[in-house]
Amino acid sequence: MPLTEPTSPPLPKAELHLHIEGTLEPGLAFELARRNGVELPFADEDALRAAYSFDGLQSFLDLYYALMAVLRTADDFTELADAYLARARQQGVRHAEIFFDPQAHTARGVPIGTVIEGLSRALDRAPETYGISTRLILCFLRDASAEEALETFDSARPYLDRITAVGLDSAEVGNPPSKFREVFARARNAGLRCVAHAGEEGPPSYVWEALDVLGVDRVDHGVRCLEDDTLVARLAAEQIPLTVCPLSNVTLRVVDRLADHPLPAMLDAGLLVTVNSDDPAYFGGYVDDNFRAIREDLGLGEEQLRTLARNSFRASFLDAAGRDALIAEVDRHPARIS
Ligand code: HPA
Ligand SMILES: [Zn+2]
Repeated sequence: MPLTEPTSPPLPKAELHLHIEGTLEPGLAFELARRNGVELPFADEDALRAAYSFDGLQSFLDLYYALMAVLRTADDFTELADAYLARARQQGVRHAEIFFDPQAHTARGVPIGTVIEGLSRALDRAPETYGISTRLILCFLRDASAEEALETFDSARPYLDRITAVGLDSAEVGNPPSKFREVFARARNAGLRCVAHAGEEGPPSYVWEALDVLGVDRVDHGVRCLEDDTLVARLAAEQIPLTVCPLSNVTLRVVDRLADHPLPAMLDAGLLVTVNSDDPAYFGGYVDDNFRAIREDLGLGEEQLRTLARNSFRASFLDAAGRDALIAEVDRHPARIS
């Protein structure tokens, strides 16, 4: 084995920025298409993979929503989540806070209850089967209307005991967080936590709005905060977590090359940064693949990688005892020899 290969198992970590629909691998997509009689506009898996070349967020989203047509029954969602959890376990994930996009399914006639029940079946047995605890985060599509988000939240009310937080995703530019002030207030009143994608393609002002208008507990992506020193100081002072997704940022052209990624600058600025996979079936790797890539291309060392793993638990919605127990596992983890 070459000396550059890690010789210990992956660091224990939490994954906090993961769209379950973005874990749909071509193999499962074609299997579900056959099973459900859905015709995909690709001849085979290779033709589908060849379409995984994006010039920004929208070109990815077009394919991401198109491929979801294969997800129809509760069993499909169970299978999707099980496939993710099995891979996540191999990547050292001990806790996962998982996004789902109900409007992308209800718009196709799949009831929200089918989605939540299907996902829950896999998540409920995940501690036993995979040693992974989970939370579910219901995301609103920001390129749909504020009224539709309110209707979606109301349709989720019977299932709120299975939902930990609400989030905001899809096409960012032109759809600022303030558009969703009311639905986030409603979610908070119902006892949910709040997160939002901001500062991926959108400007720093969207991160300010996520904090001050939506009152988010975490910012998803947030990399463009570095364009605003006052914002960086605020995020660092309040230790507001940022769920950064390095391979996603390269694939969606937020940065040109991984070697240009601002993650080291974010750590140096004292930000509470975590590393995540976003849509791993599309972006070339699961979460430990992201850890490995930043180690290789950004030259991050053992202690920085451990900090990122500890941060993932600190930034999670686990209670203090759960967080501390998993942070202690990071501390006890044997060093990688590289
Ligand atoms: O990276 C993303 N950004 C915004 N919306 C998304 N929906 C899935 N992935 C993403
Ligand atoms: Zn995302």
